Amino acid sequence: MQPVLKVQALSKTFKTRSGLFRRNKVKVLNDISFAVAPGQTLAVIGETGSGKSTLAKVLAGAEDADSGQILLNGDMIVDDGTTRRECHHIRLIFQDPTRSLNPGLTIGEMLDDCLRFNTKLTEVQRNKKIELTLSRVGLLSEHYEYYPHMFSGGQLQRVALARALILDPKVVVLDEALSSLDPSVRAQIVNLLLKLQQETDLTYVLITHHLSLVKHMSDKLLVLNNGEAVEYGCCDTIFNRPQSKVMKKLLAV
Ligand SMILES: Nc1ncnc2c1ncn2[C@@H]1O[C@H](COP(=O)(O)OP(=O)(O)OP(=O)(O)O)[C@@H](O)[C@H]1O
Repeated sequence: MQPVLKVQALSKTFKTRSGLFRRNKVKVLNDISFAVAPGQTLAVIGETGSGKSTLAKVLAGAEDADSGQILLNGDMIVDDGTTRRECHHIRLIFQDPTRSLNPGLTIGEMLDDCLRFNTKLTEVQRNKKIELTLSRVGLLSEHYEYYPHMFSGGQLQRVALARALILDPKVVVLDEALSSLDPSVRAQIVNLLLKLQQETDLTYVLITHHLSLVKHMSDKLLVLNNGEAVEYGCCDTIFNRPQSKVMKKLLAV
């Protein structure tokens, strides 16, 4: 099966200042490659600072890579580190949904903005799409009129999911998106994510410190250490026979 998302030799360096004139270069991602099929989940794990969030941002187009390619369904969307065109097929959800939600807009207005800027749908079509998307993530049509502060943490993650899904992406990157939720709410959101994946063949890139979540949700696993891929392959195989020091250490905790 052709992968929906293929990443080839992706590298990213940050320049940091130390002192008045000195600049250091920190290589945060080094030659990262992987592929994920439609309907699959790839988990990305690694110790803090290993480059997981940077990878998430590069995938979603929020950061440019220095070099490497990203292909979506065989189409090049990042070539030699440069994003070729705007792509709404890879959407990112953060740990704290309030970071990406405008407190001054109702959920309906926010979703409508997304559709107005990115599609040619008429008002009637947009309203229909918003209603459908709210119901797909387990929210009610009344929630159209709600502001972000009127939602609980779990509901806010549903709102973030609605915003990610409204443009029918192929890939959703979940950057610690489930971490701050309490266990019962997290279980509900996980079930929702798995249901949506079954229904629409969505592909997830799951970035998390929760190894139980990784085991429960993922088909493939990429283990990062200081920006290098130290292990990559079938999730069960890596859990059963870890090869890298990092994975062995993560499993020992
Ligand atoms: N904008 C930036 N400028 C300079 N350095 C950065 C920038 N963003 C991230 N870094 C550095 O890149 C490295 C990787 O950061 P990143 O947030 O991707 O790691 P992470 O694996 O997601 O960590 P965590 O699990 O703590 O979220 C860290 O050393 C971080 O300090």
